[in-house]
Amino acid sequence: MRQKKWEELAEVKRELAERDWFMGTSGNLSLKVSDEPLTFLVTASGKDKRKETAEDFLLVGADGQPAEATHLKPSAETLLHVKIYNKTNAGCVLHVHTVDNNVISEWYGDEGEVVFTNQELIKAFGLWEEDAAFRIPIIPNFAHIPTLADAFAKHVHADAGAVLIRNHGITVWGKDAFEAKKFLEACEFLCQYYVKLLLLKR
Ligand SMILES: CSCCC(=O)C(=O)COP(=O)(O)O
Ligand SMILES: [Zn+2]
Repeated sequence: MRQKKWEELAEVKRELAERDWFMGTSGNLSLKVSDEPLTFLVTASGKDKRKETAEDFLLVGADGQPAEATHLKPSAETLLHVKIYNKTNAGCVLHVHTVDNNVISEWYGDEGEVVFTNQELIKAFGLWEEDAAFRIPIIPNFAHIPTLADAFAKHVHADAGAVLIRNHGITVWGKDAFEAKKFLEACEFLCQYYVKLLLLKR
């Protein structure tokens, strides 16, 4: 079971690395392994996530601490993953820093959210109506991780979602790895599109 989950998460990591979404050791990923007790695989902190090694992930529990003896440190942002798994039935959490998601988080940061409308790809989030709007909340980039996690948790209500952390990155979650990756790709597409549109409009 754990090996299967490891390979599944490794495959997602590989695909996001191919997109060059792990600049400067940024980013963290996790995949739920069990519900009772809650355990999940999470990326080890500080690694170059483009590399594939036997120490890429470690198993942690509901408190985000290692579930077994290891010299590896869980991602510094594991507490955000913990909030999602404890509040929802999500099965996978993906966090990446890209230039475009950072620009959008700064441009709309004072508004506290970015709203995407009139874009076919918002159907990826199950929004099929012609006048549908897809909103991504934007939270401040608190350096104190428990404070960041509390601000983040205020926007975690459903089994799938996305939150932008201002001038930091995006965290997206879904019921499984396929859905989380689909949402992340759709969010990145929308951020890239808005950045280009804003530049053209100037
Ligand atoms: C060098 S990026 C700063 C930390 C961060 O935001 C991140 O996503 C990676 O941290 P981790 O501990 O998960 O490697
Ligand atoms: Zn980060």
